[in-house]
Amino acid sequence: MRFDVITLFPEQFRILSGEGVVARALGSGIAELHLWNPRDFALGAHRRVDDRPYGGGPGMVMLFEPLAAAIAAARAASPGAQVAYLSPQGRTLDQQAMIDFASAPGWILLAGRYEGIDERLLASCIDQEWSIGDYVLSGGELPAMVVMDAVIRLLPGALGHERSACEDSHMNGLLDCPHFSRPEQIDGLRVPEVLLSGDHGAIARWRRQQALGRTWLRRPDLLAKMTLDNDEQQLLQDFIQARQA
Ligand SMILES: Nc1nonc1C(=O)NCC1CCCCC1
Repeated sequence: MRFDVITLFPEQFRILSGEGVVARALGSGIAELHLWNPRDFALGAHRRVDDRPYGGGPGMVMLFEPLAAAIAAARAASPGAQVAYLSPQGRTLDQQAMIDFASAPGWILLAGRYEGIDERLLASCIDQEWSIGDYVLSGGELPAMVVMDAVIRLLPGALGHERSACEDSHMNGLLDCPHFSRPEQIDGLRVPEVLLSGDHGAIARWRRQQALGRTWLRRPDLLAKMTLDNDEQQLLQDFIQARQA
């Protein structure tokens, strides 16, 4: 999958070529990243990319023309790609959105800075507006990297042969189960016996029950969206009763 990112700070994306799933995917061609700096499309002697807001007020607004020109160049280089603007005003992303993103031919991600972008871009050049959460960051670069990370791990081959993203939490609508590793006991805290049993069926049931139970405890809103089969309903009931005992 091709990602084109429009950003005033392209050097921030160097972190993606470091190590890990995203770096391997970029290195192996599973994903590709192209960076476009609006300053390269800014006109005039001072190559301005921002200016004061009409109506007054603090800060600066990113100018229409350099961004529109950068978006047009990215669209020409990535036919069929959709343009997504990352901002707190967008629709909040969840795992299903990332799954939908992963099936697209490519994405052009616009990373805003300052007080934001000229609103007319949303009507003329931008296809979607997305938020990674209800808080305000200094720029759209980290949100763009968050989207890239969440999408790339869903691409075939990105996680390697040993596992697939479908085992990730939220992929099945639930929070993840607890994880343990060596030693079996530390500070008086033991690993749950079932995980030491070698009974893979019992381990899988325990993990499913823990995912159901933790989602019930911490994110009942997610559970409310799910339809549990009879076995899952029983697992959850047993979890709840064990807690109330
Ligand atoms: N939250 C977010 N989700 O996606 N982006 C977010 C953000 O906080 N972005 C920074 C703002 C800063 C001012 C310009 C526009 C982007």
